[in-house]
Amino acid sequence: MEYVLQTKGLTKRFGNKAAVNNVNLNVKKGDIYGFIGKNGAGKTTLIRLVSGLARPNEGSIKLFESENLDNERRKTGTMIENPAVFPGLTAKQNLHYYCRLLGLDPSTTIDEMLRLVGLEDTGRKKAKNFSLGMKQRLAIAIALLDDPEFLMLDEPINGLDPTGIKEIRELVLKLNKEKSITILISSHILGELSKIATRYGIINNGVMVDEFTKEELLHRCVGELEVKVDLVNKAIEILSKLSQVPNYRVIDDNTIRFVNEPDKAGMINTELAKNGITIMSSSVVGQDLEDYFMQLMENK
Ligand SMILES: Nc1ncnc2c1ncn2[C@@H]1O[C@H](COP(=O)(O)OP(=O)(O)OP(=O)(O)O)[C@@H](O)[C@H]1O
Repeated sequence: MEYVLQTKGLTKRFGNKAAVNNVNLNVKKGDIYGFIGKNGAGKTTLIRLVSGLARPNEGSIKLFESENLDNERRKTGTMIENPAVFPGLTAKQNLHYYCRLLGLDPSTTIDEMLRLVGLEDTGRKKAKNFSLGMKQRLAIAIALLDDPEFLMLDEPINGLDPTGIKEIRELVLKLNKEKSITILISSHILGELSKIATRYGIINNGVMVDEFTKEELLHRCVGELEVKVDLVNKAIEILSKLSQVPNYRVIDDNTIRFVNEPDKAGMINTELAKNGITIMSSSVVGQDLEDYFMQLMENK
């Protein structure tokens, strides 16, 4: 089985506005799928459609390559924004409540779950006194209770400070690596997910703008090393004689750009200088992730 989630032409309208518009989304087994879009882009609506909390107007959903969603949703855990945590209960009591609701044996699950999300030491503290990050981790524990193979987290890092964000990122990685859980995680900040996501889907105004892998993103955002020299032709001649010819393009009479491979920059500069080329400047030009994200949004 290759795909955990596939949607085809998925559409959900509210009145005459399509919150999710003809969306094809593909999550592969083992992915950490970064589902990125600005506020109101349609992320929550899509997650609600997949988890069965809303019904689509058009299109299809497959979970674990099956359209028998009632069955397959049992293997899925969901945490939607505004987590379903009871403020007056402790972490343990919250998990107890949900265990009972799901017909699970609390004695075998709860302590392990609290340890997994790093809340084992919260004792008698009520959830209302938790930090937002702790509440989010408790909500993730609730979504994990039924031992899902696929977990959807809607904006789990929204509003968190850098420490809280790091904790969620580490938890997501742990769940993915140690428990082999495929994870879809939504966010409006591409950069926050770029450290962990293996695949991305970008949604804007309900429309899927693009879907790409981590490798493709790195390639697109890698930027270039721009070297300005006095003699471009001679520089190229020198470079072409190297044992590992770098990937370059000539921009004008003084400028060459190389695919930015940081470990090669020094070597290129040294080789050129050694062979009598005057280097006027050498810098990395190009996009960072947020620039790239903004560009994708603006092109739509
Ligand atoms: N029940 C509803 N009734 C009417 N409009 C809705 C409803 N739910 C969502 N919408 C609209 O659909 C669009 C997409 O909303 P959605 O919540 O899916 O976006 P989002 O990407 O999750 O953003 P956010 O991070 O702000 O939740 C928005 O314009 C929203 O106002």
